[in-house]
Amino acid sequence: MAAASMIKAPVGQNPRLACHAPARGGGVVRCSLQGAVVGGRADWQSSCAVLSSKVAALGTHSINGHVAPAPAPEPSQNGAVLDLVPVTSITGGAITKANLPQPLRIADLSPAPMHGSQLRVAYQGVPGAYSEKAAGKAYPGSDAIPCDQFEVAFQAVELWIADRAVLPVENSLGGSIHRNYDLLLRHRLHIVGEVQLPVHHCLLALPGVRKECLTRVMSHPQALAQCEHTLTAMGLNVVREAFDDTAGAAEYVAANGLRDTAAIASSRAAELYGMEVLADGVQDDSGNVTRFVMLAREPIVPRTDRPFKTSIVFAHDKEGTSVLFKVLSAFAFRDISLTKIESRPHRHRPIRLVDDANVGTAKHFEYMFYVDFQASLAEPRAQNALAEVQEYTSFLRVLGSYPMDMTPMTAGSSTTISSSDGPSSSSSSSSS
Ligand SMILES: O=C(O)C(=O)C[C@]1(C(=O)O)C=C[C@@H](O)C=C1
Repeated sequence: MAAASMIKAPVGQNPRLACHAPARGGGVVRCSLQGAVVGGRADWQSSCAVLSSKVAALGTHSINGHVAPAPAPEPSQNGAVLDLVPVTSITGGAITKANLPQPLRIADLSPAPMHGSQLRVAYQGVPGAYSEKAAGKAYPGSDAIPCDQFEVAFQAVELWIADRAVLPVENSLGGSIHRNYDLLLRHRLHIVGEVQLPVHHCLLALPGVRKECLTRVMSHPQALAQCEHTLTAMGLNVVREAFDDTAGAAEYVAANGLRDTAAIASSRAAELYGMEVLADGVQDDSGNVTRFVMLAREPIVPRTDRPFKTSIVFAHDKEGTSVLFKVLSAFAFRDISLTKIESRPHRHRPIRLVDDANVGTAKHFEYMFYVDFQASLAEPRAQNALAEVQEYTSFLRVLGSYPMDMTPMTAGSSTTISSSDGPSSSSSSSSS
């Protein structure tokens, strides 16, 4: 991929947003919007200024001209925290609750967008992709920003073009989306939530095209894998061709007038790109679900008042399997359930050579292990487990501690999503 990647313009939005993000690291982002330069360093600096003034206004008060942190709330006699009115003098004007500094709340620590508009959420794909729907489920009412690659979605958040990214990490049929596991490690974003999206695929073709005319079907590799058996059972004699995303495949077929090619995508993609649904529900399992993670520049404050999950990644430099056993037992002994374990090649040291003079040289593969466990980092048992894991490992990073998606999976049901990171609201968890 070239040094600069494109963030796609949302369909139907004019003018087109095209951002050229440097491939890695810092640098100024040039996002041209009808010739104007937005999202540059000046914007970023003013965002920071707004953030610091907001924090100053909320959580500090002035003593002799110096800004000092607000005092910690004092426990009352029965242990409850009192909502104390600060005792600082305010010159000029009556003291009312409204003009007094308000205490910082947990929500303030997970900053809302600083640009004074809606939350901007980056996703990979074009409008009509499942990732766009997942972004809407995670952050109802947000502005979705389509990106042509996963890496660009990470960069969009790092460079303040977007406030969050929502990216798929695993599917109930196709398994893990390894690229995003690797990117989680290469970038410094934090997992602040998860959403699980029922994925209901359709076979789409141009209006009037019959199944018998098809010689090719295009889609995202995950989507092709999720429909493999059904396509065969339908008796279609078609070559499978991978595309960047499902909706992008539909857009491509439509834009090029391909009457011998179908796309596997959502019914929303059919509507957006003028395609017809030849077959509905072509996924191999009706309970097909993709799990997405929500990423932000800052972690959220872990809590204990609702079910939380914590994601970590670790490596060890000792021989044998006993380290992995010890790490897993650190959770088992504390009754902490693991919900996922994934291993990926160790990028910097993929193979370890072990010389045995008599037998030859053994070549061991080295791994990074990703583990999700069902506990909040605010819980002492999770903190103790991690302290123990640290003893056994040469590298340990917490990717995030975040609320679990507890919404029911039934298609068509209306559910309430509340997250300490995103807005609480009602949304439909119906299939896409
Ligand atoms: O191509 C899309 O529509 C996507 O949102 C990507 C993606 C994926 O990467 O797994 C998301 C959900 C489905 O599992 C199929 C494809």
